[in-house]
Amino acid sequence: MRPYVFVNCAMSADGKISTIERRQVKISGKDDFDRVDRIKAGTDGIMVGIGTVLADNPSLTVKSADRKAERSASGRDENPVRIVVDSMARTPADADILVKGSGRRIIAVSAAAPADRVNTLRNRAEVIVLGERSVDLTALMDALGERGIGRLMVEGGGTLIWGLFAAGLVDEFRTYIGSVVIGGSAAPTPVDGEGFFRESDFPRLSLKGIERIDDGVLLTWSVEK
Ligand SMILES: NC(=O)C1=CN([C@@H]2O[C@H](COP(=O)(O)OP(=O)(O)OC[C@H]3O[C@@H](n4cnc5c(N)ncnc54)[C@H](O)[C@@H]3O)[C@@H](O)[C@H]2O)C=CC1
Ligand SMILES: Nc1nc(O)c(N)c(N[C@@H]2O[C@H](COP(=O)(O)O)[C@@H](O)[C@H]2O)n1
Repeated sequence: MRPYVFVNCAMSADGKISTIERRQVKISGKDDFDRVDRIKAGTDGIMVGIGTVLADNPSLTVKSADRKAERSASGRDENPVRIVVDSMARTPADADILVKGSGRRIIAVSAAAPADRVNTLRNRAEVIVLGERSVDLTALMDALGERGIGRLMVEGGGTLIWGLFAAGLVDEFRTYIGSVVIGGSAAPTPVDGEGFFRESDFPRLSLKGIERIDDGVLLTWSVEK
């Protein structure tokens, strides 16, 4: 069975998730980062695209010692399975996601990924090959389900989130809107990629929650299927 997929990302008041040079920006405040850590601790897997790894070098670890201890006490790894969608196996061998914290890592690559880079990554992560030139996200969800991942959190970036929406794989979309303006017509947004051309293709959402956090607001939408 495929995992329940929820996207969580933070955007500025003008709808950007980073700067035009793809520089990471602190959009969330203390309470929202704590919320993100709490939901991360409650998931089986956490996923990002290679663009995010190269731009932000995230570790995607659970930050709170109490939450890590709770996970361990219930027989799970301290961190959810960390997953990178990386068509050409560009994840650096010393990326924080591979070297920081304990727990499983999965790198999903395509058949076009160079064999030497794939072999290097196999020393640090399980590598799954799916798709010809880009990763087949539907097959990836099936593979994650087979590996026991029931709840999957996707942090971004906009290209990966687009791919997931385009494939009809998103169940829930959570956007934190922070009190900052970033600007730039080419700055990344929560959903980038090619975009939908026909209104009939737009994913339709149903608003499930509105919550004020720090000086911003969290919107929770479910995706109508
Ligand atoms: N504010 C926030 O909450 C977050 C912001 N970001 C920002 O997002 C930016 C990175 O986003 P992007 O450059 O868009 O990269 P991304 O992180 O979305 O990764 C895109 C890559 O995913 C891979 N991929 C493989 N198969 C794919 C498929 N079928 N569909 C889609 N992608 C596929 C491709 O190699 C593609 O280049 C950074 O500036 C980062 O700071 C990232 C995460 C959260
Ligand atoms: N929720 C949220 N708010 C922000 O303001 C952000 N900049 C991000 N960025 C995401 O968090 C990742 C960092 O993870 P680690 O702290 O290294 O574990 C980063 O890569 C973005 O995905 N998120």
